[in-house]
Amino acid sequence: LFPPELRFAVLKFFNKIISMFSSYCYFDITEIDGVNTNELYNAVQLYLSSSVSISGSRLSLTRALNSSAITFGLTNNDTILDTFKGVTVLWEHVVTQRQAQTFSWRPLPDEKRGFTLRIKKKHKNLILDSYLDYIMEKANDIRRKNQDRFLYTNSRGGSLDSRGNPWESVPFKHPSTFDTLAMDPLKKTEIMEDLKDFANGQTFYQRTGRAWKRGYLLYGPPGTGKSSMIASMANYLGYDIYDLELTEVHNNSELRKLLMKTSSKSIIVIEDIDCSINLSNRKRSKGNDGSTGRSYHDPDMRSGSGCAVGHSGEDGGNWITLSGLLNFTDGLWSCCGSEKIFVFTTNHIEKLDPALLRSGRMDMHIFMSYCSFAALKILLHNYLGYEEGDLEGEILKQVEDVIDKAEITPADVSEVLLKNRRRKEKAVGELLEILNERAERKLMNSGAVENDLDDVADEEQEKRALESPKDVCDCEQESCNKGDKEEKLNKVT
Ligand SMILES: Nc1ncnc2c1ncn2[C@@H]1O[C@H](COP(=O)(O)OP(=O)(O)OP(=O)(O)O)[C@@H](O)[C@H]1O
Ligand SMILES: [Mg+2]
Repeated sequence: LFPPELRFAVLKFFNKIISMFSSYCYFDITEIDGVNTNELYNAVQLYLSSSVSISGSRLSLTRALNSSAITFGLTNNDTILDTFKGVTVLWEHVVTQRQAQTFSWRPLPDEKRGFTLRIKKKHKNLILDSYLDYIMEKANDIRRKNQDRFLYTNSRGGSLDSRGNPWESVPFKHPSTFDTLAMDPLKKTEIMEDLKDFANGQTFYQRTGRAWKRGYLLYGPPGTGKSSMIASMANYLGYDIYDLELTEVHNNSELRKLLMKTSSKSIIVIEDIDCSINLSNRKRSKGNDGSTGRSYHDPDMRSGSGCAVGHSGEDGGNWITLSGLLNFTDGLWSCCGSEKIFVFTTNHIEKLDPALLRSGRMDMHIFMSYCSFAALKILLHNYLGYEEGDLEGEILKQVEDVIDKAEITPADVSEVLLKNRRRKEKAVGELLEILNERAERKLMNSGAVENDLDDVADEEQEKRALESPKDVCDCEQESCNKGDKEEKLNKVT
């Protein structure tokens, strides 16, 4: 009967009249705000989920897979009252079905979710700001206290889920803590203090104009506890972990998007960074004629170091550059959100590009070394329950003498102790045996290598003396030398 424009105008007019006479005002907090996830929505959800903060007659209970906590939440389209500073407000969880999409850059969830907050108009100015601040703070508190952390991974290879998130998450339950981590106690305390200073350093970072982030480079042989250290850091600070798989990232802008979607209070990890950086790509810059075959207009060269990271590039220009990676940790984008820790691990620090190592980029370089005597004592305590003074002095002395020479990793020590954890004496005896054996082997090897080096030097000298009068290499002589060398190498291995 009426044209739709007229209907809409009438409806709008009536709404206006109603809201003029209503004593309430309403605030919508939608889950997705444009392209971004609305942080306030998550905070409100968490706040309402804390059973202590609120009492309601009807709540939904959830327990995520592998999670240890049950969370409370408002059921769909249900309401709940909350009181703040003596003022009562009403929350409603509004869930509506999204209409069939015609076109969208990315898939959107089927439902539109949001909270509506109803406050009396006369209280609006009084509480709105402080109430929302209070909710954010409370949500952060709950997040911190909640033992469940999340481990995120980008294994989907750049595709987004229906909520526009490139990260997949699972509850993170690694039991490693600084108590269980075997390493030099002084070094451990230093790292713990550094982490605490960082977490409590908001005003410091603000005052000094630095982005509130910190970088750690963990390096050392396999099995010395680099991954365990990351888990300990996360458990110590109560941070989530983003485990970034660089080989799944196709280009710099994808890397930036991933960073944008990380939350604050998180540790962003790139494991085995030396394996993610393809060193051979750096040499690509030389053309066939030996000259530099790339110009400034080449995107890789322009990016700073002319070094590509990650893939072999066979898939048609899918590159992330070293500068992209450095921007990721260092540039303007690294500060979106705050309180972020970057951790890179490597077994071969010498293979890393100096640009990654320069001071200010990775704030702390932590060498995870072979098991020291102090570290061993921690493992003995953790695995066998030994206290200081429980073990015979003589055995301890023997272990102390040999442990550094044996160059054994904490992982190998743990294996021996774990295997014999019911028979303490046997465990220590077997460990000592292994340590002695290894130390002996190391000694023999180093002796053989030294001999070998001496022999090679002698041989070269001899060869030079022989070669000097006639300048032409004698085949027989060469094969003879070769035979010698082979024999010596066999000795080493
Ligand atoms: N410092 C340590 N303290 C306690 N346990 C350790 C330590 N180092 C290694 N372990 C034990 O060895 C296992 C392997 O260690 P982890 O994965 O942390 O080594 P990693 O240095 O990350 O090795 P990789 O370089 O191969 O990744 C752990 O599950 C842990 O039980
Ligand atoms: Mg590891």
